Amino acid sequence: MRYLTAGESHGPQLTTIIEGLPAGMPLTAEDINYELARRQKGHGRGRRMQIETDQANIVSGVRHGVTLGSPVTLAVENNDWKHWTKIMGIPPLEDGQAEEIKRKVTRPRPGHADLVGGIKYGHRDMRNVLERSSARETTVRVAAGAVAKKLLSLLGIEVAGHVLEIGGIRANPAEYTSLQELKEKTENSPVRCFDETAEAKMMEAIDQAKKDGDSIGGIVEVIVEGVPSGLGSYVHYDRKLDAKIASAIISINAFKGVEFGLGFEMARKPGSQVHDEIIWNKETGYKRKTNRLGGFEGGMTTGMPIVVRGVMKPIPTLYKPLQSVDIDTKEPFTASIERSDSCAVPAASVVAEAVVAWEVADAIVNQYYSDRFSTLKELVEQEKANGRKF
Ligand SMILES: Cc1cc2nc3c(=O)[nH]c(=O)nc-3n(C[C@H](O)[C@H](O)[C@H](O)COP(=O)(O)O)c2cc1C
Ligand SMILES: C=C(O[C@@H]1CC(C(=O)O)=C[C@@H](OP(=O)(O)O)[C@H]1O)C(=O)O
Repeated sequence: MRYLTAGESHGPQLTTIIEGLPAGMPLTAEDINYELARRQKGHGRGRRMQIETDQANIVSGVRHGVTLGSPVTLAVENNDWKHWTKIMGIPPLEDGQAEEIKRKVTRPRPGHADLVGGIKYGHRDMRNVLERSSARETTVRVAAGAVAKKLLSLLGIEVAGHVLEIGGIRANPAEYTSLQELKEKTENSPVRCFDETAEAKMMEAIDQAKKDGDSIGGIVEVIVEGVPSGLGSYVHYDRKLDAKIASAIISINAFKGVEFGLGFEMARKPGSQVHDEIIWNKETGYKRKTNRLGGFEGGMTTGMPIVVRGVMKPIPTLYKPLQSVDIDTKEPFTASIERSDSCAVPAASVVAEAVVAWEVADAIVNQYYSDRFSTLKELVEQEKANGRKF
């Protein structure tokens, strides 16, 4: 499967086109809107989220709640667009409105794509860069991820994302025992964290950062359960599924690092405390005693849960701004800003879920391809049985 996204942050809408979904899979706008609403929540978000109520319009590829096998197009309108029509120049400006065009962005923000993107594409109005580099685009990545999650859930595969750390405050993993419990606890949390003690401290840290005109980052974790073994492949570098998932996580705006299982902790442990011993019984077939490798061996799923974490840097736009240089005057400045998130780690955990779900769903569709969803489902079940018999 593949998907494209299009749209500017303050343009009329964001769009995604998903190609390669099998026919006959149930899919409704509610499936997608549920995920879009989750992405909008979270303590620490700015005023833009009060303006938007993201809703997906299914424009193609679905009839009567079932996929057709043709490209699925999803469109999400930007409510904020009506305030930006002149600045965006969509539709083209008439003569008398030219004054608006002069409101160019000539002051690049450190930590954003503004300056490098401006030089690279020759945009002296860096709005032409920031409109697309904005994380507003993650709205439709979550929409595409919702479709992937739907496919996975119909195959008995569950995906959960949550916040593990914000501003140096770490949740205690002992606070949940099952994926279901994890989901319930995080869904009701303003920072999408299962540990109530850590949650309160995280919220304080966000409030403090906001008061200081600063921002904070954190770590999100995504867990996928019920995955068949053998997704991905060891035979070629670009077929390794862990590598694809790592790339997908890093592609989320502001994500700077990724780890699986014990992750960077592995550097401090001997092999005997890192590798997962193999066991077998008649009912379940092969299993690992532990899951320190986070569900992967040789770029392939082991059948144990996928456990992947990503680190998000603090939001770059600060109310206490950093120094930069105006590209027209070459004068230094420290500009004030109108609005920004002070922490978007909770929202980013929903985006991380979406991009991981997409990669796992894509691996399944590639490996067990059928034009019909019902056949794909049979093939996945057959493969699970083969694994048990091996
Ligand atoms: C959900 C989400 C919301 C974000 N909100 C903001 C924001 O309000 N202000 C901001 O400066 N950056 C925000 N960012 C981060 C920037 O988009 C990102 O840092 C910037 O585009 C530069 O890309 P890079 O950090 O990947 O290099 C957000 C990121 C995510 C994932
Ligand atoms: C719009 C979203 O996030 C935006 C991501 C973002 C950035 O620079 O990445 C900057 C802000 O946008 P604006 O400048 O319009 O206030 C955030 O609100 C969203 O998540 O839907």
